[in-house]
Amino acid sequence: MSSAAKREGSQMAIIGAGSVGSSIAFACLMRSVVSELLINDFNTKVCEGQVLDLQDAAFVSSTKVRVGTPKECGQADIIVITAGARQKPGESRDELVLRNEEILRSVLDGLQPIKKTAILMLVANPVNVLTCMAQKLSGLPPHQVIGTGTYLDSVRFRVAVKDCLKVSETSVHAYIVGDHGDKQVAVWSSASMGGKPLLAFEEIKKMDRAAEAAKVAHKAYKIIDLKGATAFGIAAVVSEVALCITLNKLSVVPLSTYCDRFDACLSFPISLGTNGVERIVYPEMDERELALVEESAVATRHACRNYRN
Ligand SMILES: NC(=O)C1=CN([C@@H]2O[C@H](COP(=O)(O)OP(=O)(O)OC[C@H]3O[C@@H](n4cnc5c(N)ncnc54)[C@H](O)[C@@H]3O)[C@@H](O)[C@H]2O)C=CC1
Ligand SMILES: CC(=O)C(=O)O
Repeated sequence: MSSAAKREGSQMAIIGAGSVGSSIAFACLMRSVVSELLINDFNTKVCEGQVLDLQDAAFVSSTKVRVGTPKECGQADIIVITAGARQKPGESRDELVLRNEEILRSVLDGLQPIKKTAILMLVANPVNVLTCMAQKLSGLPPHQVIGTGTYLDSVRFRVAVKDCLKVSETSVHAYIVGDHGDKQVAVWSSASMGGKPLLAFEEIKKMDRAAEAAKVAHKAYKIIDLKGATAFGIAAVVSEVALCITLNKLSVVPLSTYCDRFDACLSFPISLGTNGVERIVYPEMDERELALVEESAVATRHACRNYRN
C-alpha cells in the first residue's frame, strides 16, 4: 500500500495548543502525516488562533486542520496529549506531576469514549508517569498507549556522538533509556556506529562521556532558561512517531511503555506500527547502566503507585 493511500482518511488529534501542541501540529502539517488534524485546548481563544494560523500554512500540505471537540478528538486514530503545565526555569519535570495528573484525568474524561483502535501518545511531563496513568485510565490496551519518553533525549545524544565522530546522526545507534528526566541513562556500552562499538573509537575513548551525557540530560533546562520552553525537537519527534504509526513502519524507537523486565513504565526501544507497540528491545547494558535503570524504575513505580494493579 502506498504511503498516501495508507494515510487517506486518517485523523490525528492534539490536545493542548500551547507551544508544544502548536509546534507538533506545524511539523505534522508540513509532513502531511495524516489527512486531518484536530486541535483542542480548553483555552478556546488560543485554540482558534492557533488553528487559523496553521490553516495559513496548510497550502503546502495535504492535511486539513480544524478545531475539534473533545468527543471528536476521542475518535481520532492518533491522539497526542500535550495539555499540561510546563517547567519554570530550574524546575524538574517530576515537580509537574500533581498538576499534570489532574489535567490528564480531565482530558481523558472529555475524550471518552475513545476509539478502540486509537493510539494515545503522551507528551506532557513527567511522561513515564502520565503514560502509566493513561494506560490505566484510558480504557485502551496498554500496547496502544505510549509516551514520547527518551526519543528526544536519544536524538540529543546522537547529535553529541555524531559531532565527535564526524558522521551523520542516522549512522549512530545509541539510546538514552529509562527516565525522560534527571534519571535518564545513556547506554554507551552497546551503542555502535558502522557495526563497531562506540567505546572502541579513539575519539569516544577520549571524550568526557559523563559530561556529554550530563549535557544531554540538561539540554531542556538550558533551553527553558533561554526561551521559556522547548518545542521544536519534540515536534519533530512526534511527527516521526506519527508516521511510524500511520505507515506501519515498525521502526525501533525509544518510547515509554510498560516494561515487564522492570515492572514500570519506562522508555526503551520499541518497534511501533499501526497497532501500537509490537515488541520491546532491552539493549545490552553494563552493570552500572542497569543499576541506574533499576533506580529510575523504583522511582517511577513509586510515582505510579496509585495507577498500578
Ligand atoms: N515529552 C517531551 O519530550 C516534552 C514534553 N513537554 C511537556 O509538554 C507540556 C506542554 O508544554 P507547553 O506546550 O510548553 O505548555 P503551554 O503552557 O504552552 O501549553 C499547554 C496548553 O495546555 C492547555 N491545557 C491545559 N489544561 C487543559 C485541558 N484540561 N484541556 C485542554 N487543554 C488544556 C493550556 O491551555 C495550554 O494552552 C508540558 O508538560 C511540558 O513539560 C515539553 C517539551 C518536550
Ligand atoms: C521539556 C522537555 O521535556 C524536553 O525538552 O526534554
